[in-house]
Amino acid sequence: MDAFKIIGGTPLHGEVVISGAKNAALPILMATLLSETPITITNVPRLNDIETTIKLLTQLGASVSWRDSNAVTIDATKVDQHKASYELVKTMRASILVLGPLLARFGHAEVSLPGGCAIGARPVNLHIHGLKLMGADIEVENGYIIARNHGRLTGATIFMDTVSVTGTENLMMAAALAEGTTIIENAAREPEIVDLANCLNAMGAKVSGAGTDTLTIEGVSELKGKEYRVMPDRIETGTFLVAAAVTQGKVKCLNTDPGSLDAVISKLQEAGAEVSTGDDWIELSMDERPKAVNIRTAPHPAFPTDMQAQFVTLNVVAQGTATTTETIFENRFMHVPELHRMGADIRLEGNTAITNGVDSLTGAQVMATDLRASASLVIAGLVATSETQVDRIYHIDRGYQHIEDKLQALGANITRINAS
Ligand SMILES: CC(=O)N[C@H]1[C@@H](OP(=O)(O)OP(=O)(O)OC[C@H]2O[C@@H](n3ccc(=O)[nH]c3=O)[C@H](O)[C@@H]2O)O[C@H](CO)[C@@H](O)[C@@H]1O
Ligand SMILES: C=C(OP(=O)(O)O)C(=O)O
Repeated sequence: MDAFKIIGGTPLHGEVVISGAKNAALPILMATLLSETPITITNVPRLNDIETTIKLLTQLGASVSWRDSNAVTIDATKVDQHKASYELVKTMRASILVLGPLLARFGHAEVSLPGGCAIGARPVNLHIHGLKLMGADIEVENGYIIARNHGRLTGATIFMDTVSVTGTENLMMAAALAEGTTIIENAAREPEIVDLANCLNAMGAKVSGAGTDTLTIEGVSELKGKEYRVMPDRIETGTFLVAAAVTQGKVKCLNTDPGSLDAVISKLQEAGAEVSTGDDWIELSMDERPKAVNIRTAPHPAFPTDMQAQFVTLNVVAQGTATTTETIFENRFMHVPELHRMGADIRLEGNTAITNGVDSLTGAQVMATDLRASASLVIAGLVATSETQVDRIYHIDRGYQHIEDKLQALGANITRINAS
């Protein structure tokens, strides 16, 4: 199993090119299942989750060809299988995003229930409820969601009890091909929702309201695509900005979208960073020890849960005391015991981590438990006084394209080793 060896203490300096967003590319690749024509998706990040998605689309019968390393053409005209198996779904929860498109286009879908995972129970009841309101028959049998519909789904008004990103995406994709109008209330407002809506509209869908909490989707009978470019990854961007702040360096993120990171940038400024932005870049410079900042995660536009772990690391080495409260997932503090092993002073009280900043962390062997927890441990390693080994980095490979290459180019001493 691969691991990272990191020797901390070097401030990060330089420029880093941000990849396309994992959480936008995944639903957009699934949306190609709705298209009657081949469609090329560009700015696709090369991550394990993308490879899993490509495997899934291929198993369903789509043909896939890479035009260059970040552009892929998907031809879903010959899709003849409608089952997403446990073997693939267990490695990537976003596989649930085939449910809406398969059901809408073929009237049949079988998708393994994703099950619990490291950060929380993550049920999919809202996806199922919405599709049932659109007329689908759905049963759960032997661990699979089995969904059927005769003819087209029908438009419905759907109120989401909880704001769900992939729930909103699944229902938006299903509604795009339904008969009549669907209204999704209490919809997620994340930038990735807007990107998916833009992609669907480029394919001929009629989605309006993306980015607000009410989506209106007028169903059409057919979708056809040509080419669509995935938005930049705001969480990868945020991760590099925190790494720059924590190591007291200066880093410019290129090919990104400052507008998708308001809550994160504002917390970095509160921590003492100087941040400047242009149309597609963000530069952060930090020349003093960060100040501790209170964080409370919530659906967009509030502070994103996918940046919580990285900010716990910032708070752990900052001046002062802070609280970090996680309101989205019930078990997203798996990085805390690992950070303790590096000398962090953190107390967990329910869904809040209370940190007292320490002068320095010491390197240790630590274990990555989920994607963003892994990122927080890498950042901790970059600022620790001696050598850190982060084990089980297959989690980080799910969501960051060549993170060690990008960090090395910024001056970090990080190497991938085989530590099996
Ligand atoms: C591939 C992708 O885009 N993943 C993101 C997506 O995950 P994902 O879409 O899985 O997360 P959701 O927005 O659905 O989850 C939000 C909350 O709603 C609950 N819930 C969700 C669905 C449901 O049917 N019932 C239910 O109760 C969840 O347990 C959680 O407590 O949004 C999360 C919240 O921003 C991010 O952390 C993930 O990176
Ligand atoms: C939790 C995440 O991803 P996923 O929903 O794919 O598990 C994430 O991107 O931080």
